[in-house]
Amino acid sequence: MTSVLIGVENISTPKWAKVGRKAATVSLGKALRSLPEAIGVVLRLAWRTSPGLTVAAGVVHVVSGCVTAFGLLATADVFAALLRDGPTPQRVAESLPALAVVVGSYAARALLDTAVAAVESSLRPRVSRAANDEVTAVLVRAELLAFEDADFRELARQGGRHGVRGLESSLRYLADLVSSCITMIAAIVTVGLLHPWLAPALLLAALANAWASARVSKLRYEHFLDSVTRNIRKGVVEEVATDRDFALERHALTLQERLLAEHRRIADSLMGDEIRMAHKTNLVRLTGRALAGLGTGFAYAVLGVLLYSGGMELALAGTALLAMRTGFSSLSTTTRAVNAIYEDSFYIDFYRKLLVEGAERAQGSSPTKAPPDPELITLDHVTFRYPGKDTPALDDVSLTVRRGEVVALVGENGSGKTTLGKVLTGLYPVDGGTVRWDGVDLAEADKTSVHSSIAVIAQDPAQWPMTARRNVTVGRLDRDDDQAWQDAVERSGADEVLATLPSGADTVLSRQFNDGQDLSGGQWQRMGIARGMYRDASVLVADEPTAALDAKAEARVFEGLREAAARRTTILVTHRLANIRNADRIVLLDKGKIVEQGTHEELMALRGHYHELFELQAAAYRGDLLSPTDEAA
Ligand SMILES: Nc1ncnc2c1ncn2[C@@H]1O[C@H](COP(=O)(O)OP(=O)(O)OP(=O)(O)O)[C@@H](O)[C@H]1O
Repeated sequence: MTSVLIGVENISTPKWAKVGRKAATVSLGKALRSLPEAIGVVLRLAWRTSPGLTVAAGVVHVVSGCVTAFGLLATADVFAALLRDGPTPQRVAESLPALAVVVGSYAARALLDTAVAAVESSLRPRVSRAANDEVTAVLVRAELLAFEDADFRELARQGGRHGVRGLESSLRYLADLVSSCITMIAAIVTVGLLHPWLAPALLLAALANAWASARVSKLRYEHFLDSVTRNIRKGVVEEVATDRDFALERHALTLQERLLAEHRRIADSLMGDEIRMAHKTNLVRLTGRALAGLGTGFAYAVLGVLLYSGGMELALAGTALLAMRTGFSSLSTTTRAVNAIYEDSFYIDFYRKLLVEGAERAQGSSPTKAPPDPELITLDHVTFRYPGKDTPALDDVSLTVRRGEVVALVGENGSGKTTLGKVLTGLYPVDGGTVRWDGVDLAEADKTSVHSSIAVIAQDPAQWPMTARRNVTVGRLDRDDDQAWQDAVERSGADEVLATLPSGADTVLSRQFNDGQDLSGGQWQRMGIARGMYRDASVLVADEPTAALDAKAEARVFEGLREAAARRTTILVTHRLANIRNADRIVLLDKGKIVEQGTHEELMALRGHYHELFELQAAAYRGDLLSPTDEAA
């Protein structure tokens, strides 16, 4: 039996892809009308990047198209002169001025092509850099909670990758479109002037081509949307199957072959769909080409009938033939360009959505500054839900913490301790109730002013690819205090880590750099604690700061945190209750609610849930054979 190993078979379609599907099902005409919007995005970006180059690009393309059209008309004159009645030398002599114009137009076209290439090669990298910069800026400035939203993360990936690529390619095709459109119009007008019946025949071929190209784009886009979720799943399996983080358990659990099989299964299903899509598009292309061939055949037939019936002179027929050939070739360039921009427009839409959503989720600024050293932090009936979740992680929580207090948050896994730490420090905005620092509502306060006053020591600290010294001083880059650095590394036990490094504090803590080193989990945790201590913020949240530390290091860290506590508000999240016996207050959470709070002695006297948890841990140390049921009884 092959059961799904990673995730579930059908992961939900991201929000942006659902919107994309709606766009893919609208009628062709309606979809084509949305083209100018995509072109507008490209032009606005190009204009913002370099107005001079944008105008230059427009001018060289228009001139290039005009020169081609002019060359076409001059060629018609050559034909007219050559096919006129009279002696051959005289006809050749009379055709020479027109011939000179033709040669001149070719020369001008060659020069213009070089100018086009020069302008484009200067403009395109600028546009792609600007688009990339916008995406990066939007992501860097997004609020923390945005990164908890899987839809937003996926939109960021698609908008950043496909969107920016779509913009670049649209810019290239837009240039082709301008010049080929001008040539095409010149050809259709020339043909139409020679005989009104020839123009519709030319248009018929164009429409058939356009229909086929647009249909193919739509099919490809639908295929992209159909395979989005499977591609996400394939990416996840790929990561699990090849990433270093999973390597240990992958080997220890002998999962390699199972993972490979899962990867192959998804890849096979994607490949099957891709082949089916390719067959469908080939059929559509064939139909389009057949219809275009009919149009072309009809145009030549009309020309033949006109010649046969004497409706058109031979000289004019030669011109018509040339104009029709030029028309067909510029038609195919135009259709290809329209088609490519149409296809790109879907991806450009991701880019636009990312910018819009990113702007909505930007951290933002406010004239209201949070107090840098709050005396009182008050949570009033606070409720918080993670994006896409129905059950609140915090449910009607009210709590007041004074400066100098050490408050310990305890409770079972998933009870809301980490979330409470993030809400209290303004990292997450609340859904209901208020969080105030000395009366200032954090919902209205400038986030940078709030975050400047906080330090978070995480259980799994970021492993910055920097030197060991920077890994600590990044806690507050504008601070250059040797004594503080020394204190931080000693109190956290990071000094022992530094002593093992080949270049001491100057060793880069990343294997991606020459002579870089990696650290163990506990060593990284010490670096994280040192960073938090060096930051010297007025509100410190230490979330399981010592989970990976040995007993000696743990005692040293708690001692350090206690020493520094008098000057700040300290929130400790921990499961090791022995470490927080001296806390000023212990707050016990259960399913997002505060169920007990008080000092250790008060809570023990209450003989409630805290008492039960504490006795369980104490019994384990005493070596008593106590089970949770015994204790509850
Ligand atoms: N990023 C997230 N997205 C969605 N739900 C989350 C996220 N992080 C936590 N939760 C949910 O919120 C609730 C509270 O989680 P939280 O991390 O605050 O608990 P905790 O008490 O710190 O747990 P632990 O002791 O295991 O660290 C849990 O139900 C958890 O599943």
